[in-house]
Amino acid sequence: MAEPIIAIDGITKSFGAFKVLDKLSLQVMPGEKLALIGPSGSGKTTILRILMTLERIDSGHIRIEGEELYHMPKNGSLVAADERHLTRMRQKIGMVFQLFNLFPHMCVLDNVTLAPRLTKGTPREAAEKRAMDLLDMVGMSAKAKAMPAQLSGGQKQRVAIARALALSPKIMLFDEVTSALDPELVEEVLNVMRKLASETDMTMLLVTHEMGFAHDFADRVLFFDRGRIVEEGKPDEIFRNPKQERTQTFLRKIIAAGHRV
Ligand SMILES: Nc1ncnc2c1ncn2[C@@H]1O[C@H](COP(=O)(O)OP(=O)(O)OP(=O)(O)O)[C@@H](O)[C@H]1O
Repeated sequence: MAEPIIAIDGITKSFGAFKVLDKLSLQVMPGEKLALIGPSGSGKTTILRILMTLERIDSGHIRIEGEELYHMPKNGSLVAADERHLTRMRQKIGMVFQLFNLFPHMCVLDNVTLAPRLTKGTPREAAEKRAMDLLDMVGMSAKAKAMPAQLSGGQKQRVAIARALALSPKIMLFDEVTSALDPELVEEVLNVMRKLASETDMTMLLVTHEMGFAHDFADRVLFFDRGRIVEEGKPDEIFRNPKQERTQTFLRKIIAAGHRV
């Protein structure tokens, strides 16, 4: 049996007195596409940020490809990971944010080549060749020399996806990547994600309020509430026949608000 690419084991995370994640455990298999759904504030984004090392955990363990993320071996025991270890581990993971986070003073091409040039020392020519292939994949190669301010939200988000792919991560994290977009621009971004899901074997974790997309995209859906996974299963099980009352209530509200599930 294959090993999980992500193994989260009993992690806890608080912001001040507020416990966002409560002894959370989760295993993700290589290539799996996961959708994380649930009410606002239930801890979904925090998990992605923790995997990306943008937030630290208070307790528990996370292993990526069998290797501890926040700990490293030293003199026969495990100690807190240093910055070098975190940087190396972070390269296995790409993340796309709700608000794009492109570098505003750099053109599209430079946004995509920056990480490989800085973190891996990739020569400019090789980095640009790969960046153009990625921009082509997201339908943005014609805008390689444009500045972010000249792009629509959907175009910015497609560039952000290309940028997150530039270090060839094995794991991609998507945090509500369409929620800041005008409705008519949502589909162009979802199409890129569909393509990634069907044409690559990357492991993908998606936090979303787009239930219809979560249904089509995911192999497994996790329903979160108050820092815990309340229910998980195949999309049809969760969306058509949720077992937990909290999941049923949440989906009822979503449907009442006019969303497709
Ligand atoms: N850096 C922080 N400092 C203090 N509180 C935080 C911080 N980051 C998140 N929180 C709080 O932790 C809780 C969980 O946040 P998180 O963003 O993980 O929820 P979420 O399930 O992704 O919600 P949403 O769907 O609204 O994005 C929220 O109440 C949020 O206000």
